[in-house]
Amino acid sequence: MTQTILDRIKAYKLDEIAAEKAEVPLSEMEARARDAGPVRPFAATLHRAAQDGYGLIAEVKKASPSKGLIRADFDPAAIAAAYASGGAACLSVLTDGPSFQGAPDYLVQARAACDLPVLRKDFLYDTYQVAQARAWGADCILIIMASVSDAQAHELEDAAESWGMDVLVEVHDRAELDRAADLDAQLLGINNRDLNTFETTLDTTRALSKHVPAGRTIVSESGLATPEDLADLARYGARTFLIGETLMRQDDVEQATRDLLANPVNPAGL
Ligand SMILES: O=C(O)c1ccccc1NCC(=O)[C@H](O)[C@H](O)COP(=O)(O)O
Repeated sequence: MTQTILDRIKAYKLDEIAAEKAEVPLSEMEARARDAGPVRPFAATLHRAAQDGYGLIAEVKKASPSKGLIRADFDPAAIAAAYASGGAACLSVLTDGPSFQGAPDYLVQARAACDLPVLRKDFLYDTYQVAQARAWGADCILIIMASVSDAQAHELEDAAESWGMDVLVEVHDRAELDRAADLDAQLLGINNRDLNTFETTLDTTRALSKHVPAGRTIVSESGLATPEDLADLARYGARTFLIGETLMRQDDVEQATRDLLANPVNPAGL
């Protein structure tokens, strides 16, 4: 059977987790997580921002499997500070090395540079990675339904809840959305990118948004570029967005963030 990109990522992640556990045992990682200081309210901050405007999760993203290197002069602290000044509600920081040139230390640096809540953006399979995320300071984790079984998703969510962290659960099709509905997570990410083919279309949010159970917050993720994109998807009930590449390619990240969030359509989408 052909190996997909997600299969390849899972294979190296499982090796990585085994090596990390050998270096820092779970009990030690949990002790570090307990010492990490207070959790910042990720979901509540996004909800507040989306009341009158848009809730932006701005992503600190150096490179990606689909685009290669995105930003050569990559300074996570400076980017985080620019996002915060530009009006982002929360940050997402890639911690995966092999595919995204990310690193745990980028999360630590970005969070220290501002007071925004931070998502650990990575491929999680094991509750050890949730303790790691908290130990590094993360306030929220990502669960990608395309990458995990239902049992794993519940274990990861339970672990996040035990650390007081929020969860962003990510889906790309109807079957994943139906599985995600069994989780507690209020934040329902609709990824416009197919993580195996990289095909990216905002039609994914347009199509899936109507099936999102009441009471969940839709986070439209990937491929968002203009204020018109945000206004369009707001009419489908998405007022919260996760944006990486568009902002990471700007010379003036702060101004670009501000421009993207200016003039939100009103909550009724009119
Ligand atoms: O970005 C990729 O190429 C990618 C490939 C395979 C798995 C995941 C991938 N990206 C993760 C993301 O979900 C995005 O970084 C995030 O939604 C922001 O997307 P964008 O605004 O298009 O950078």
